[in-house]
Amino acid sequence: MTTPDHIPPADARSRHTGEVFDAARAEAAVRDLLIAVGEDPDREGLQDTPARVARAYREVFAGLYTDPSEVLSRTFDEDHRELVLVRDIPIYSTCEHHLVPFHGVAHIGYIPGQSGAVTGLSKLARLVDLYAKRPQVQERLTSQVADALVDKLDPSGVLVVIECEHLCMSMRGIRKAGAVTTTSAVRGIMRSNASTRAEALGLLRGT
Ligand SMILES: Nc1nc2c(ncn2[C@@H]2O[C@H](COP(=O)(O)OP(=O)(O)OP(=O)(O)O)[C@@H](O)[C@H]2O)c(=O)[nH]1
Ligand SMILES: [Zn+2]
Repeated sequence: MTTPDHIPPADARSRHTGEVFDAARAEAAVRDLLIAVGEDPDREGLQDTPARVARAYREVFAGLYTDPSEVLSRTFDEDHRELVLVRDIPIYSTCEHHLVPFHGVAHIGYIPGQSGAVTGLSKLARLVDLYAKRPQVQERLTSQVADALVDKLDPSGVLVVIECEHLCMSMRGIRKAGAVTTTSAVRGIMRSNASTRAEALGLLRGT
């Protein structure tokens, strides 16, 4: 049986610890957490929950087990030296402070470099997914995507904008549902040339 591509293979190793995903440990931890919050993990509705949550975490944190080079390994040469922009890529990530989701959209644009190397459009979405599927803060997610593109494609410029609602600000704490956080990372000509950046931002906003 092959593993679906949103779940890492069982022998994949974490980029932080070098270890494989420890399902038994995750299950035990969820069972303990249920007890700690005052639940009975043996009542009927919760009996399968630790195993379910472990499987869900394996998927939600799959990006800890994937190397960005794999995502951007295939490039092709096109004689296109102008902006490529994919807008409104839906993303789900997990706030590393509270382990609750933040979600929204990512917009990723780049201008190919002298080599003319471009990547498949889906790879841009795969790249942001890879970094989103880790415990994250939005600023780091944004710059990791920009830096990976710089590293692997050697583009003239990169612009990444991410807009998300953080459930740690909506469902608890300050409880400001609907507040949207915008972060951006610009590299190369997108940083140094204001009119190039303005053109990309205009396209991003659909103006
Ligand atoms: N900069 C940044 N902050 C984030 C992100 N996700 C969550 N936070 C914030 O991380 C902070 C953690 O603050 P703490 O004071 O340590 O935690 P807390 O007591 O739970 O804070 P409150 O959320 O204000 O109740 C909060 O202000 C969150 O809003 C993120 O992606 N980027
Ligand atoms: Zn949070």
